[in-house]
Amino acid sequence: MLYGKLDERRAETAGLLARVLREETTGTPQAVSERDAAAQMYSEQLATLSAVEQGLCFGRLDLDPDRPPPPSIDGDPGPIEGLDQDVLYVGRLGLLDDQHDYEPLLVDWRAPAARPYYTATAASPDGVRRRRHIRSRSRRVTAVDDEILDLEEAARVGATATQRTGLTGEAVLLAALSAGRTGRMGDIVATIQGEQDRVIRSSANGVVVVEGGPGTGKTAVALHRAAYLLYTHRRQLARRGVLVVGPNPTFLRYIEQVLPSLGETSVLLSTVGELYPGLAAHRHEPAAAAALKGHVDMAKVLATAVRDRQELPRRPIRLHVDGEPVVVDRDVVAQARTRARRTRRPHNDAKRTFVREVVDQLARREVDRVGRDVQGGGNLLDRGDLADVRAGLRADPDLRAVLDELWPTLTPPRLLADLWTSPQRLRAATRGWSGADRDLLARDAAPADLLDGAWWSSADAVLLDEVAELLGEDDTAAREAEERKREADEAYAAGVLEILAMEEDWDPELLRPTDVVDASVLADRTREATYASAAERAADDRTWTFGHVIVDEAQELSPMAWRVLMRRCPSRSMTLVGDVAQTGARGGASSWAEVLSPYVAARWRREVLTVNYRTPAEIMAVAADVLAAIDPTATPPESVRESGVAPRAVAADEAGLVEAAAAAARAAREAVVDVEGAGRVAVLAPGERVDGLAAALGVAAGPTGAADPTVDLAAEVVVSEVADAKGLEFDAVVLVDPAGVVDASPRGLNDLYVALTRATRSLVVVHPDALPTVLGRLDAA
Ligand SMILES: Nc1ncnc2c1ncn2[C@@H]1O[C@H](COP(=O)(O)OP(=O)(O)OP(=O)(O)O)[C@@H](O)[C@H]1O
Repeated sequence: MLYGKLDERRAETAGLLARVLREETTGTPQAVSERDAAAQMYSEQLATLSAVEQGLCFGRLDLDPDRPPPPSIDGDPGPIEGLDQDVLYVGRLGLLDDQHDYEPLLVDWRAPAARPYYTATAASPDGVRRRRHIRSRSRRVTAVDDEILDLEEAARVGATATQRTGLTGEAVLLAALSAGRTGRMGDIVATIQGEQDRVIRSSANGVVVVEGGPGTGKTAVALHRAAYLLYTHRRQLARRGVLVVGPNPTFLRYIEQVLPSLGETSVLLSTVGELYPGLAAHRHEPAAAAALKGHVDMAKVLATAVRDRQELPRRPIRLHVDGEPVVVDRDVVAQARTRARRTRRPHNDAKRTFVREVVDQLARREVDRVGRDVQGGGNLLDRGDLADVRAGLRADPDLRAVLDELWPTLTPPRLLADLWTSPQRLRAATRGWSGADRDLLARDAAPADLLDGAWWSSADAVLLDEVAELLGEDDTAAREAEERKREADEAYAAGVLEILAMEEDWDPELLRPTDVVDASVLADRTREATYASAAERAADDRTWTFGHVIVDEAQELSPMAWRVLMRRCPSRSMTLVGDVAQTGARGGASSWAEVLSPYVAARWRREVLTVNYRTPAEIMAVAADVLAAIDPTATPPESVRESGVAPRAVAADEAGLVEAAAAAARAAREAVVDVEGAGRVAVLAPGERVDGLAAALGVAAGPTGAADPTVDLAAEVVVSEVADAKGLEFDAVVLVDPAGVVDASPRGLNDLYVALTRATRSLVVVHPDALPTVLGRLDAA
């Protein structure tokens, strides 16, 4: 019945979309944009209706008719569907019965009425007597699991009340967790657990930090929270959009299907390095350089670098304007510069003040000199003359060139490229720094195309955003481009009209196209329709501010990156998800208070997730020893299950290492990849071993090259360094050279912890040297 309803809704929406697209508009820009907006709305609705096909309905609640009303919720109440019904079906979207007074047939999982589906327990049943989990494949129900939460009801049907483990829908959950991985993250709507639900539905206001060890569902929770917030605060959030920030492009690809599968499209997924429009920075740089660029001191360095571009002439510059001598000297420029700086406006904006002040002073000098009344002691020239002199100076190309030299209009890439490639500028901006640090920033010549992504690293892209703030927007180029496009459109339209006018056998009694439209009107009508959603528009606009920002693996961000994100979210409605024990970046966080205090002082709240859904207990025991070495006070998350496969260590000498690792990977593939192609293996190793291992296994080493800087997630076996596997998971992990991983960075133990916790089933550690002592448990096994 529900699928029938869904098909009806799809057909209706497709019909509406087709009608809108066929409709003639009156051709005015307003009518065109109204039509585009309607088309966009129906396309999005259609996408949502298609996205919910799999597992449309996954739950049923049988409620106590005498239950108390649900507690009020934060923000918009949202649709209150189903609050007074005693049997509710819960699913991926809400469906109403238009034949019967719009009774809810299916309740959206995010609606208040659906909440007990996730939170009710035997101890606190929330009015729920029975919770049914419905599993389906395509449009067929494959299994039904009931949880009886009401003791009397349990006795009546001869069942024992469930909740032995505190897990909701244990059978469905365990089935989901032990399924083979596909290389892409899936949604968890059917099995969200109580502690996760609390975070997902927590208030949109302010900053919430979600902490939890590996595999506790932080990523899953963050994405479902985005979907929940969009549902509950649709009006505000769809307009401003939601930004989800991840640590690298591979991770974004890993999670990119989750929100669309929940029917949500107004979300922009990005790394911080990709937020600078028009630039796809992908240069790999040493970790030390990236850490230095992320340090908060860079804000001062960049501010100095911008000030250093506001120069004083070394010696007076002599010009002739309208035949009169003009001298631009240090005093004039210094005074104008002080005035311009005092405006506290960004560099490119303040230039206007600078130019005005220089011109003004030169004009006064000129008037003083030319008009001085030697006998009377006054001045023979009046205000009108002063204005004329000013206008003459302002229009003079030589003076303009001099002022452009002294206070150049700059773009962010220009300023930063000049800074990196000029030892002199770099020295001036980093006074007091060591030569070694400065060398980490210095670069050879910049490319002709300053937006060439191969030249910039993602730490650079973050700095470009900071520089853009210091320089201010210079939209001259954008405006000129728009103007050029408009002219080209008009020229094309004029050509079209000309061809039509040449038509020989046009009936003289009939109107010709040229009688009713001219080139400008035609250009308007044929303007490309822009179906830009909030997310698409936000991606092209550096100054766009989002309604909510979600940061995953937030511990990896540098202080400079935090500055970018805080600028994008002045409302500070944010969800930050992370685990400081997994921090790999040298400039990353070791404490949330330290990260957040400059922006929100102590006004942030903390939520903790405690259950590990990914890593089986056997592997987590090994990882817990590593966690204790990182932070003896930390508590490892508790694994929800055992896999029955003990993790193993395999010793190999250096010569046989690659072969031993390859053999382990082949065996793992044999064990985990099923007939349908589900099941994934990762070989994780220090960076310098990756290519050799990939060659031995005959697979591409990830990341797969500059143009596509991502690990190939579709591959059954992936070879990658640990940093690129952050946030991902695999059925089996072969970890090669653990001591090498530990030694590779000051946060090597954290990387080891990340590597150990990627597996959902099995772990093999292949080691050339003695096993690091933190992995002693493996030796004993
Ligand atoms: N309630 C749940 N139901 C089903 N699967 C879940 C649930 N919670 C988490 N998972 C699964 O557990 C795995 C780990 O989740 P996730 O990647 O969100 O953890 P994480 O805390 O972000 O881990 P890490 O810090 O290691 O990146 C994923 O496969 C996720 O789908």
